Amino acid sequence: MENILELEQVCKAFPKTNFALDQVSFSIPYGSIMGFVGENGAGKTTTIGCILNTISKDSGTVKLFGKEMSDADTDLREKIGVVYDGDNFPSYWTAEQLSRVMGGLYTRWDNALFHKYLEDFRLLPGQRIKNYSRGMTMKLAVAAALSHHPQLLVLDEATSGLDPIMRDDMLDVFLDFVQEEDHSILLSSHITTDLEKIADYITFIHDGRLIMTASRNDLVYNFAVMRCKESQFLELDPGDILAYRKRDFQMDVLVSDGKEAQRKYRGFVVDHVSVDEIMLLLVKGERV
Ligand SMILES: Nc1ncnc2c1ncn2[C@@H]1O[C@H](COP(=O)(O)OP(=O)(O)OP(=O)(O)O)[C@@H](O)[C@H]1O
Repeated sequence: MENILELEQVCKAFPKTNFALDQVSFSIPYGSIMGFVGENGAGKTTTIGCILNTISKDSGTVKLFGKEMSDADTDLREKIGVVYDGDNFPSYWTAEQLSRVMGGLYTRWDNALFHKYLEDFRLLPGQRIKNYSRGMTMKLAVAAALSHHPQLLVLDEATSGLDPIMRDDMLDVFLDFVQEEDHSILLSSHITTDLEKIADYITFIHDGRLIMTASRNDLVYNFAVMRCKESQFLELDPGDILAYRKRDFQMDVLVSDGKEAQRKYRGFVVDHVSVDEIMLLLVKGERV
């Protein structure tokens, strides 16, 4: 078994808001971090809901650890640590109370590990959650998610409320987590620089449709943007164009192999491209 998570052609429509997840398929190998990016409203949280079975999908399959999860599947649920962007726990609880509740819910709840994270994240066990800052709430949620010894961490915008220093510390915690070869992370984030640092793969979703999944190495070392005039653009082989965007006097063209493009199209400017720019080109540009 190679993948900890497999989605195949998952569909979910919300007729009231005229939104639909349309045949979303991707998988996460064991021991890896998958970044999940897309504009606001692209369908990331809905996809995560379908994975966790908190949203009932219309069709398609989701396999976790090689099997589909049913509502009563507490065994599988124990293996998944989840952090949402937003209120994760009742605000009148303290971290100490949270630990007692979690201890009743999870057979492998590790109170000592939880307190170690509280210390690392500089959170006071006796302070009420309602007096936490947004960043502190996120840290508490990550501590709780990690302390029942999950194998898969699902993080929906879990680093967005954190300052750059704490975010960096948190990324180290995530990298540490995937040192175990049977652990993986699905991390949705708008902070693409974080994903460039730690993700092994990045999946791009736009308007309910999956655009592509690519490895970080490909994105960082091979993907590139060619800048050319419109007349030059017309000479390009359509098979080389992933997406393009017209700007005042220039065309920006996303290609999957910058070195090959440089060899093939002499005299064209070929630049490195960030994940942010890739997303902009995929979302706002045209695809052939
Ligand atoms: N329960 C629901 N009923 C109707 N429409 C919904 C429901 N939940 C989500 N939607 C719609 O589905 C679309 C996708 O929302 P979703 O939260 O999955 O996006 P997202 O990619 O996570 O966005 P963000 O980056 O802003 O968190 C939105 O248009 C939203 O209005």
